Amino acid sequence: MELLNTSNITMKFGGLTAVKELNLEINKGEIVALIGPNGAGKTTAFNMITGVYAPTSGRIFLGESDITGAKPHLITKKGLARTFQNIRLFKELSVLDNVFIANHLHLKSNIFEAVLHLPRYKKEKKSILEKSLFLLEKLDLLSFKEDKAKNLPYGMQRRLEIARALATNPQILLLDEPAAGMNPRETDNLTSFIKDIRDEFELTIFLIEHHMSVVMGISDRIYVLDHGVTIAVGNPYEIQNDQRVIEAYLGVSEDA
Ligand SMILES: Nc1ncnc2c1ncn2[C@@H]1O[C@H](COP(=O)(O)OP(=O)(O)OP(=O)(O)O)[C@@H](O)[C@H]1O
Repeated sequence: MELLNTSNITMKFGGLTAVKELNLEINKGEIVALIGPNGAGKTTAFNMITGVYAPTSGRIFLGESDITGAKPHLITKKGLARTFQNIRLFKELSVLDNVFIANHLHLKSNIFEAVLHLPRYKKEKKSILEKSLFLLEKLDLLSFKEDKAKNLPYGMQRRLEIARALATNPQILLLDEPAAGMNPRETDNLTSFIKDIRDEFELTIFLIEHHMSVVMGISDRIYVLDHGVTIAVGNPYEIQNDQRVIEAYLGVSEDA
């Protein structure tokens, strides 16, 4: 079943076409990667899908919903969550509070009920606390729950970002360079970790990644962008053997 679909999405910044007529089809349960050399348009594609930018043209569908140009928080509410290339945690807050706060989207109580500690808020607070602890346990972060986020090792901070994203109950999770800044051992663990959370939380995963070992190790399918244009789509074997992809990465012109 198709979960995310983009139809000819294009993003222009003045005279520069950062992404040109991108057509993605991502099915429920798949792990799909978006790769390409620096400046190829990968982050711009994520920013269109997550509502940071409204595409210059084209449509974006999440399931049956047309989410083109919708505000980021509404897109999150519809079941799409993301992490960022540069970690965005509340660094001075505890690991637990970071996940707890990420649940606010689903709170039914209003601010007055929260301030006055009225029964509905108390009940919701308890269930959110339980859910936050459950997520920390699943992501092997429970023993760090009282630590400040900034004191976690880098790889754990990335996990915490994912825990925060999972707190919004996504159907699809977009990961922007999850291996960035990780040491080789953390990178090795990441491949199995991403597969595990896909299975455990019945997720669909769409990721941007430069580490080819991660990309080739987990992707069902790969889209390759170069200068905003989709130059290849296929499974890891097909992509590794695609002449246009090899040339894009080596910087060799087609008629060379
Ligand atoms: N807000 C913006 N305004 C103007 N140009 C932009 C903007 N955002 C991105 N660009 C340009 O669009 C092109 C694609 O950038 P983008 O960041 O999407 O590439 P990328 O594939 O994510 O690169 P990297 O791998 O280096 O993160 C680049 O030429 C970039 O300079």
